[in-house]
Amino acid sequence: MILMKDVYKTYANGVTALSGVNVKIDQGEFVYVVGPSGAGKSTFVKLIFREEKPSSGQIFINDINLSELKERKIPYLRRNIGVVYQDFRLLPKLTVYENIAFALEVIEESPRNIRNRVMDVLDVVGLKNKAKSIPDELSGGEQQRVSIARAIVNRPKIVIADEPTGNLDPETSLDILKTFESINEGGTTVIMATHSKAIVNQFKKRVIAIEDGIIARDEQQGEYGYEV
Ligand SMILES: Nc1ncnc2c1ncn2[C@@H]1O[C@H](COP(=O)(O)OP(=O)(O)OP(=O)(O)O)[C@@H](O)[C@H]1O
Repeated sequence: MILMKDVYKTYANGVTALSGVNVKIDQGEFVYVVGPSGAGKSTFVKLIFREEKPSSGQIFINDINLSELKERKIPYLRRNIGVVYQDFRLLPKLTVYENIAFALEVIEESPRNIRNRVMDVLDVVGLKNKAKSIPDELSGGEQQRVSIARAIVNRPKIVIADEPTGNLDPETSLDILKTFESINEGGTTVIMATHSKAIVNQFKKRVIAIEDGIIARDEQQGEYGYEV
């Protein structure tokens, strides 16, 4: 469960990105975070994986109070949260296999476990045949699927995606959405900040709309709700 209680975030330059956010997201939910540019969507998702800290208020991930989490404990939190970015962020000189294995090598999994788990997640994202390719040899959609595989290889409870289809064409975006859906069906919470009206209106989920730093709407099976 993710719980935000009266969360405010003001950046060092004085910009207030979130004001008085209260929200609860249960384990296994699929949530879109929508809203105009600059409304606070990225800030909202960054607070969950402690990329940013709230200026006031409290955030809990299950029983962990992020405001009280010591810096040295942050890596443990991050093992339970997979993150997918708009620009993929793959290591260009490593193969697909190595990009994904890297996340497990740093936590010193056994070589056998690493091999099994990397091949399992490549299967989930449909890229077993690309294990030896480097990112440059893949399409944008394939690169994003590698970054999703990397995000889930630790078997996190939560996957956060900040505009994951922003660099992809509409058809590829729908494929990526289906990949997130199948991950969600396995019980993983998925939180996706997106500008894609097509996705939000086609694959109906909970919609949290942020406008000017506040939650303007929070609807099950919601609509995108903005003109594009
Ligand atoms: N690191 C930062 N330092 C200062 N201000 C920031 C920082 N990050 C974001 N902001 C400001 O906070 C506000 C909210 O930004 P945020 O990135 O959360 O919005 P967003 O809804 O994700 O926007 P977009 O859809 O354009 O990505 C904006 O006014 C932005 O300029």
